[in-house]
Parts: sequence; C-alpha cells; structure tokens
Amino acid sequence: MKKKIIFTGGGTAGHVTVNLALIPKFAQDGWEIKYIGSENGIEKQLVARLDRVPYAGISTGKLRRYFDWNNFKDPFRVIKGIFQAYSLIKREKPNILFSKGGFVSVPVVLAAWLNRVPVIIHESDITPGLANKIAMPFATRICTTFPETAKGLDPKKTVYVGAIIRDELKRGSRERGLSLCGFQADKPVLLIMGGSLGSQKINQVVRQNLDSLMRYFQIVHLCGKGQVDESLIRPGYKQFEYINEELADVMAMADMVISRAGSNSIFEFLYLRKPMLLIPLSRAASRGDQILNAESFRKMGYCDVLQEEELTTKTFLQKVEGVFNNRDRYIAEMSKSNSDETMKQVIDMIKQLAK
Ligand SMILES: CC(=O)N[C@H]1[C@@H](OP(=O)(O)OP(=O)(O)OC[C@H]2O[C@@H](n3ccc(=O)[nH]c3=O)[C@H](O)[C@@H]2O)O[C@H](CO)[C@@H](O)[C@@H]1O
Repeated sequence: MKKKIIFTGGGTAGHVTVNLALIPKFAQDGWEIKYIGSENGIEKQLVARLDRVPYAGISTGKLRRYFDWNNFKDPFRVIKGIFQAYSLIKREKPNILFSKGGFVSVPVVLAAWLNRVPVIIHESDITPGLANKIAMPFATRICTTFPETAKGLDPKKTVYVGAIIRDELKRGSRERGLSLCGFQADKPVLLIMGGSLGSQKINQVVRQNLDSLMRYFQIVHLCGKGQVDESLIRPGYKQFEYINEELADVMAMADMVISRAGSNSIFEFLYLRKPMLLIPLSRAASRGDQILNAESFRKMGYCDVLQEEELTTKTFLQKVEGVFNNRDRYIAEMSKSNSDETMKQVIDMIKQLAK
C-alpha cells in the first residue's frame, strides 16, 4: 500500500517553503501527500500551485501580544481547529506528519499525537517560535536548522540537520533573471527582500536612497503585497510583490542582497553564495529571532548586519558599500559551508519514522 505523509505549517512563507522543498521528493517516491493549513493563509495559495496535493483548511487563531477583540474569539477558533484536525487525521491515517510550525500547526500536531501518528517538527530559527514550543512535547523528532537551537531542547528528540533548500532555487539562470527584469548584463544587481511579507522599513530606506543606489546597481525589489510604488517605475528598478518560480533566476542574477533575516531566506542566500546585508526584524516587532539568526551568520563571516535602531541613510549606504566592496571575502567564507546532505538526511529520517 502507498505510504501517506501529511504536511502542515503556515502563516508566513517561511513556514511553508521547507514543505515545498520536501513535497516533490515524496511525490517522486510515490507517496500519497496531503496538506493541512489554515482556511485563508499564504500556505493555501502556495500549495495550490503544486500538482495534485490536496489541501484541507482548518480554523485557526493566534496569540497576540497586544489587545485585540480577536483574543477572545481565537480560543474558540483554535478548539474548532483541533476537532477538525483530529477528524482529518483519524480519517486519513497518515504514516507520518511533518510540521514546519506557525499557529496552524499546533492543533494538527496535537491531533496526530492523539491518533498515534509520528510527528516530525522542523524549527528554522535559533530560538523556537511559540507554536513549535507548544507542539514540541507531542513530537517524535525535532529537527533544527541551527546547531545552537538544540541546547534548550529535549536531547533524546532533537537532531541538528541544517537548512532544507528548494531544489528549484539551485537551478536559476542569471540570463533569465536579467531578461525578466529588463536589466543590462554589465551593471551589478542588488536584490532587496523584506521577508515573505515584505518590510516597510526596508522599502522605505531603499526608496529614500534609490538615486544613490542606482548609481552602482540595478535593483530588483521584492516589496510585499500591495507595496509596489508605481511612481518609482523606471529602467533598472524592478519591483515585485512576491515571486514564485522566477525567484531562482532573480537570485541567480543578484550580486548582492539586502534582506530581513528570516531563516529560510538567509540559508538560501548562503547556499547560493550571495553577499548579504541583513536588517533583522526588531525586538519591538518580534521575539528577536531574526536578530539571533543574523548575529550567528555575522559571526561565521557570511554577512554584515544593520540593526533597525541604527538604520539611517548614512549607516545604510556605508554598510551597502562595505558589503559590496568586500564581497569576495564573504563569498570565500560562504564557500566553506555545505548543506547538500540535509535534504537526504531529513527524507531518510521521515521514511524511517513513518509507521
Ligand atoms: C515576520 C515574521 O514572522 N518573520 C518570520 C518568518 O519570516 P518569513 O516568512 O519572511 O521567512 P523566511 O525568510 O524564513 O522565508 C521566506 C521564504 O519565502 C520565500 N520567498 C520570499 C519572497 C518572494 O518573493 N518569494 C519567495 O518565495 C523565500 O525564498 C523563503 O523561502 O519566518 C521565519 C522562519 O521561521 C522567521 O525567521 C521570521 O522571523
């Protein structure tokens, strides 16, 4: 009989793209694949782009750190989600559940545990997100991307595996990227990526300094939903809200990157040896995970970092120049890393634990 795997994870693309990397591998090996996500999250659109991966949406809620009327409604949404996930898992009887985290994953992990389905959790950041923290006691294995994450976690369950990179990102073409953006071949390309949701702060500083930057670079700017500024359209400055298949070509043509420090993005840039200036999401807006991700990369010599509190036109342009002028040094450090084995290790682990 065909083996069956269910994937879950969502909320932002960072909680989905690892699943997108693994799904084709299991499809190739003849496994039956299903995805459980939220009713309207980004995961629904991203999974819809795949061939033959049935999607089930469940009701979800979120814990917020500020007052919101939804804080009263969300517990009921979560309870509804647990019942929905429980009956889905009971009916589907998968051999294994792979969870990438995000709030939607908590009821699904719990439901799998109640149905005695083995659960593998993958944590991308140095410090686990709240959803993964809640779900970890119910997991059979916890995979970490950073070696230092394992420290605070159950040593019997936790394995450091590294980053899982989508195969398609490894097959990008500089020429296709240049033609997509209408860029010339002889001027360096700067890629700006504000995380899967874009970043207002990065958009702002880039646009304020567009003329200075464009003296040296052609710029491709992934700015987030609703953030394209039509008044700035001009040759050499190409904006997209979010891209899918084209991302490989856009990354391939980039000579340097300015980015948030979401774990998946920075490991993709590391794999592709892209000199990076990272502007992590501040502690005021998050648990500070991106600050730690960025610091760990800086210590390894892979990037330079500019904290949001220090972000001014002057510091920004100085750091951009610094990274670009030292790009060979960054590329040399990055070339010492190797994550090609990770995907195979994770696939073997999933196959071994599948009941
Ligand atoms: C605001 C927030 O909660 N951020 C978190 C979220 O970030 P975010 O969702 O931005 O996560 P990542 O940077 O880890 O991943 C983004 C993914 O989206 C892809 N991509 C991005 C832009 C685009 O146009 N097309 C595209 O495919 C990237 O290639 C990458 O694979 O999850 C990360 C991983 O847990 C955390 O480190 C971040 O702190």
